[in-house]
Amino acid sequence: MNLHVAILQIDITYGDPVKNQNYIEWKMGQTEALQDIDVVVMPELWNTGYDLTRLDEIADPLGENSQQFLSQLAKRYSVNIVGGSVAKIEKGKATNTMYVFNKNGELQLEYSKAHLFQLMDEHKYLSAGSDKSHFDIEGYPSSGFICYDIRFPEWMRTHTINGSEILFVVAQWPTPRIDHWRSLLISRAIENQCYVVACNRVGSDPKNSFGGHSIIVNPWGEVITEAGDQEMILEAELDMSIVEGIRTQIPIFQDRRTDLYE
Ligand SMILES: NC(=O)CCC(=O)C(=O)O
Repeated sequence: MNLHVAILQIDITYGDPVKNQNYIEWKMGQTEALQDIDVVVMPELWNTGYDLTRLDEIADPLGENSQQFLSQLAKRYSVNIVGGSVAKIEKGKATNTMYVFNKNGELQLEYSKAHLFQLMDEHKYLSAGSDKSHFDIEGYPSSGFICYDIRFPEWMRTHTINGSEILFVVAQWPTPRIDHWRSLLISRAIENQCYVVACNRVGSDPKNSFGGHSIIVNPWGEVITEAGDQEMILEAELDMSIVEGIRTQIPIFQDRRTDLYE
Protein backbone atom coordinates (compact mmCIF):
# COMPACT_ATOMS: atom_id res chain seq x y z
CA MET A 1 0.00 0.00 0.00
CA ASN A 2 0.99 3.59 -0.51
CA LEU A 3 0.93 6.01 2.40
CA HIS A 4 0.23 9.63 1.55
CA VAL A 5 2.14 12.00 3.83
CA ALA A 6 1.89 15.79 4.22
CA ILE A 7 4.44 17.84 6.16
CA LEU A 8 3.46 21.27 7.52
CA GLN A 9 6.65 23.30 7.09
CA ILE A 10 5.62 26.49 8.88
CA ASP A 11 6.89 29.44 10.88
CA ILE A 12 6.24 29.51 14.64
CA THR A 13 5.60 32.62 16.71
CA TYR A 14 7.97 32.88 19.66
CA GLY A 15 6.23 32.30 22.99
CA ASP A 16 2.63 32.54 21.77
CA PRO A 17 0.83 29.18 22.04
CA VAL A 18 -2.62 30.57 21.23
CA LYS A 19 -1.47 32.22 18.03
CA ASN A 20 0.47 29.11 17.02
CA GLN A 21 -2.47 26.82 17.66
CA ASN A 22 -4.79 29.02 15.59
CA TYR A 23 -2.26 29.10 12.81
CA ILE A 24 -1.95 25.32 12.72
CA GLU A 25 -5.71 24.99 12.67
CA TRP A 26 -5.85 27.32 9.68
CA LYS A 27 -3.03 25.45 7.91
CA MET A 28 -4.79 22.14 8.47
CA GLY A 29 -7.73 23.61 6.58
CA GLN A 30 -5.42 23.91 3.58
CA THR A 31 -4.62 20.21 3.69
CA GLU A 32 -8.29 19.58 2.88
CA ALA A 33 -7.46 20.54 -0.69
CA LEU A 34 -4.98 17.65 -0.78
CA GLN A 35 -6.45 14.30 -1.79
CA ASP A 36 -6.56 11.38 0.64
CA ILE A 37 -3.84 12.35 3.07
CA ASP A 38 -3.04 9.55 5.53
CA VAL A 39 -0.60 11.38 7.80
CA VAL A 40 0.10 15.02 8.66
CA VAL A 41 3.41 15.93 10.34
CA MET A 42 4.06 19.13 12.33
CA PRO A 43 7.28 20.74 13.62
CA GLU A 44 9.01 20.67 17.02
CA LEU A 45 7.77 22.88 19.90
CA TRP A 46 5.02 24.38 17.75
CA ASN A 47 3.23 25.82 20.79
CA THR A 48 5.95 27.90 22.50
CA GLY A 49 8.91 27.88 20.15
CA TYR A 50 12.23 28.11 22.02
CA ASP A 51 10.94 30.65 24.55
CA LEU A 52 12.31 28.36 27.25
CA THR A 53 12.75 30.93 30.04
CA ARG A 54 8.96 31.39 30.23
CA LEU A 55 7.94 27.73 30.19
CA ASP A 56 6.39 28.03 33.67
CA GLU A 57 3.87 30.43 32.14
CA ILE A 58 3.41 29.15 28.61
CA ALA A 59 4.03 25.38 28.52
CA ASP A 60 0.90 23.24 28.32
CA PRO A 61 -0.11 21.88 31.76
CA LEU A 62 -0.09 18.05 31.47
CA GLY A 63 -0.21 18.49 27.68
CA GLU A 64 -3.99 18.41 27.96
CA ASN A 65 -4.80 21.32 25.71
CA SER A 66 -2.44 20.06 22.97
CA GLN A 67 -3.83 16.56 23.16
CA GLN A 68 -7.39 17.77 22.89
CA PHE A 69 -6.51 20.07 20.00
CA LEU A 70 -4.64 17.39 18.02
CA SER A 71 -7.27 14.74 18.71
CA GLN A 72 -10.03 17.01 17.40
CA LEU A 73 -8.04 17.85 14.26
CA ALA A 74 -7.37 14.16 13.62
CA LYS A 75 -11.06 13.37 13.89
CA ARG A 76 -12.21 16.40 11.88
CA TYR A 77 -9.95 15.59 8.93
CA SER A 78 -9.91 11.82 9.49
CA VAL A 79 -6.13 11.80 9.35
CA ASN A 80 -3.28 10.42 11.43
CA ILE A 81 -1.30 13.21 13.06
CA VAL A 82 2.35 13.13 14.09
CA GLY A 83 1.84 16.22 16.19
CA GLY A 84 5.34 17.64 16.12
CA SER A 85 6.14 18.36 19.72
CA VAL A 86 4.92 20.74 22.38
CA ALA A 87 6.33 22.14 25.59
CA LYS A 88 4.43 20.35 28.33
CA ILE A 89 4.66 20.96 32.07
CA GLU A 90 3.83 18.40 34.73
CA LYS A 91 4.69 18.60 38.45
CA GLY A 92 6.97 21.57 37.72
CA LYS A 93 8.97 19.61 35.10
CA ALA A 94 8.90 20.76 31.49
CA THR A 95 9.41 18.35 28.60
CA ASN A 96 9.58 18.55 24.81
CA THR A 97 6.85 16.06 24.00
CA MET A 98 5.46 14.48 20.84
CA TYR A 99 1.88 13.22 20.58
CA VAL A 100 0.62 10.98 17.80
CA PHE A 101 -3.10 10.50 17.12
CA ASN A 102 -4.87 8.12 14.75
CA LYS A 103 -7.72 9.01 12.38
CA ASN A 104 -10.26 8.40 15.14
CA GLY A 105 -8.55 10.94 17.37
CA GLU A 106 -7.11 8.27 19.68
CA LEU A 107 -3.71 8.84 21.29
CA GLN A 108 -1.08 6.43 19.90
CA LEU A 109 2.12 7.81 21.38
CA GLU A 110 3.50 10.20 23.95
CA TYR A 111 7.27 10.57 23.57
CA SER A 112 9.47 13.14 25.26
CA LYS A 113 12.75 14.14 23.57
CA ALA A 114 15.46 11.84 24.88
CA HIS A 115 18.49 13.96 23.95
CA LEU A 116 18.50 17.56 25.11
CA PHE A 117 20.36 20.03 22.89
CA GLN A 118 22.70 22.10 25.04
CA LEU A 119 23.52 24.62 22.32
CA MET A 120 19.90 25.82 22.52
CA ASP A 121 19.81 25.61 26.36
CA GLU A 122 17.39 22.71 26.52
CA HIS A 123 19.34 21.10 29.39
CA LYS A 124 18.70 24.20 31.55
CA TYR A 125 14.92 24.23 31.19
CA LEU A 126 13.73 20.79 30.07
CA SER A 127 13.80 17.27 31.46
CA ALA A 128 14.80 14.46 29.10
CA GLY A 129 12.39 11.62 28.40
CA SER A 130 13.39 7.98 28.66
CA ASP A 131 10.58 6.15 26.91
CA LYS A 132 10.84 4.47 23.52
CA SER A 133 8.89 5.80 20.61
CA HIS A 134 6.94 3.09 18.78
CA PHE A 135 3.53 3.43 17.14
CA ASP A 136 1.66 2.19 14.06
CA ILE A 137 0.38 4.28 11.16
CA GLU A 138 -2.19 2.36 9.14
CA GLY A 139 -0.53 -0.86 10.26
CA TYR A 140 3.04 0.26 9.44
CA PRO A 141 5.42 0.16 12.40
CA SER A 142 6.81 3.65 12.93
CA SER A 143 8.80 5.73 15.39
CA GLY A 144 9.03 9.43 16.15
CA PHE A 145 12.13 11.49 17.00
CA ILE A 146 12.73 15.07 17.92
CA CYS A 147 15.47 17.10 16.20
CA TYR A 148 18.81 16.52 18.01
CA ASP A 149 17.77 12.84 18.43
CA ILE A 150 18.89 12.26 14.82
CA ARG A 151 22.54 12.66 15.88
CA PHE A 152 22.17 9.43 17.86
CA PRO A 153 22.08 6.59 15.32
CA GLU A 154 22.01 4.02 18.11
CA TRP A 155 18.72 5.47 19.40
CA MET A 156 17.09 5.24 16.01
CA ARG A 157 18.57 1.79 15.37
CA THR A 158 17.04 0.58 18.64
CA HIS A 159 13.69 1.32 17.05
CA THR A 160 14.35 -0.21 13.62
CA ILE A 161 15.69 -3.40 15.23
CA ASN A 162 12.27 -3.56 16.81
CA GLY A 163 10.59 -3.28 13.41
CA SER A 164 10.07 0.40 12.55
CA GLU A 165 9.66 1.02 8.82
CA ILE A 166 9.07 4.78 8.96
CA LEU A 167 11.05 7.23 11.10
CA PHE A 168 9.22 10.52 11.62
CA VAL A 169 11.41 13.44 12.67
CA VAL A 170 10.18 16.83 13.88
CA ALA A 171 12.53 19.76 14.29
CA GLN A 172 13.54 23.33 14.82
CA TRP A 173 16.89 22.94 13.08
CA PRO A 174 18.88 26.14 12.53
CA THR A 175 20.01 27.25 9.07
CA PRO A 176 23.80 27.15 9.67
CA ARG A 177 23.70 23.36 10.17
CA ILE A 178 21.16 22.49 7.49
CA ASP A 179 23.78 20.38 5.66
CA HIS A 180 24.07 18.21 8.77
CA TRP A 181 20.27 17.89 8.85
CA ARG A 182 20.15 16.56 5.29
CA SER A 183 23.15 14.26 5.60
CA LEU A 184 22.07 12.80 8.93
CA LEU A 185 18.55 12.10 7.70
CA ILE A 186 19.74 10.47 4.48
CA SER A 187 22.20 8.35 6.46
CA ARG A 188 19.51 7.26 8.95
CA ALA A 189 17.34 6.14 6.01
CA ILE A 190 20.12 4.17 4.30
CA GLU A 191 21.53 2.50 7.40
CA ASN A 192 18.09 1.52 8.71
CA GLN A 193 16.55 0.72 5.31
CA CYS A 194 13.45 2.69 6.14
CA TYR A 195 11.56 5.82 5.16
CA VAL A 196 12.52 9.05 6.90
CA VAL A 197 9.82 11.74 6.96
CA ALA A 198 11.25 14.91 8.48
CA CYS A 199 9.57 18.24 9.23
CA ASN A 200 11.58 21.35 10.06
CA ARG A 201 10.24 24.84 10.75
CA VAL A 202 11.12 28.03 8.92
CA GLY A 203 11.42 31.64 10.12
CA SER A 204 13.45 32.89 13.07
CA ASP A 205 13.40 33.62 16.79
CA PRO A 206 15.60 35.98 18.84
CA LYS A 207 18.55 33.56 18.70
CA ASN A 208 18.28 31.45 15.55
CA SER A 209 17.02 31.31 12.01
CA PHE A 210 15.56 27.98 10.95
CA GLY A 211 16.32 26.36 7.66
CA GLY A 212 13.26 24.39 6.55
CA HIS A 213 14.35 21.75 4.05
CA SER A 214 11.77 19.32 5.31
CA ILE A 215 12.50 16.13 3.46
CA ILE A 216 11.24 12.65 2.68
CA VAL A 217 13.89 10.00 2.02
CA ASN A 218 13.21 6.42 0.87
CA PRO A 219 14.98 3.30 2.18
CA TRP A 220 17.53 3.51 -0.67
CA GLY A 221 18.54 6.96 0.56
CA GLU A 222 16.86 8.69 -2.38
CA VAL A 223 15.29 12.05 -1.65
CA ILE A 224 11.69 11.74 -2.84
CA THR A 225 10.85 15.35 -2.14
CA GLU A 226 12.37 18.28 -0.30
CA ALA A 227 11.21 21.77 0.62
CA GLY A 228 13.16 25.02 0.41
CA ASP A 229 13.43 27.54 3.22
CA GLN A 230 9.92 29.01 2.94
CA GLU A 231 6.58 27.85 4.32
CA MET A 232 4.94 25.06 2.36
CA ILE A 233 3.00 21.83 2.65
CA LEU A 234 5.31 19.12 1.37
CA GLU A 235 3.63 15.90 0.31
CA ALA A 236 4.56 12.50 -1.09
CA GLU A 237 3.32 8.96 -1.50
CA LEU A 238 5.39 6.34 0.29
CA ASP A 239 5.47 2.98 -1.52
CA MET A 240 5.73 0.79 1.56
CA SER A 241 6.47 -2.39 -0.42
CA ILE A 242 10.06 -1.28 -1.05
CA VAL A 243 10.96 -1.60 2.62
CA GLU A 244 10.62 -5.37 2.58
CA GLY A 245 12.29 -5.45 -0.86
CA ILE A 246 15.52 -3.80 0.25
CA ARG A 247 15.58 -5.65 3.57
CA THR A 248 15.44 -8.95 1.62
CA GLN A 249 17.99 -7.90 -0.99
CA ILE A 250 20.54 -6.55 1.52
CA PRO A 251 19.62 -8.24 4.83
CA ILE A 252 21.45 -5.99 7.27
CA PHE A 253 19.20 -6.89 10.18
CA GLN A 254 20.08 -10.60 9.77
CA ASP A 255 23.76 -9.86 9.20
CA ARG A 256 24.29 -7.81 12.35
CA ARG A 257 27.07 -9.26 14.58
CA THR A 258 25.32 -9.17 17.92
CA ASP A 259 28.24 -11.15 19.35
CA LEU A 260 30.44 -8.09 18.64
CA TYR A 261 27.98 -5.31 19.49
CA GLU A 262 24.40 -4.90 20.62
N1 LIG B 1 16.20 21.71 18.27
C1 LIG B 1 17.26 20.93 18.16
O1 LIG B 1 17.36 19.87 18.77
C2 LIG B 1 18.34 21.41 17.24
C3 LIG B 1 19.42 20.39 16.97
C4 LIG B 1 20.52 20.97 16.15
O2 LIG B 1 20.44 22.09 15.71
C5 LIG B 1 21.71 20.17 15.89
O3 LIG B 1 22.62 20.69 15.23
O4 LIG B 1 21.79 19.01 16.33
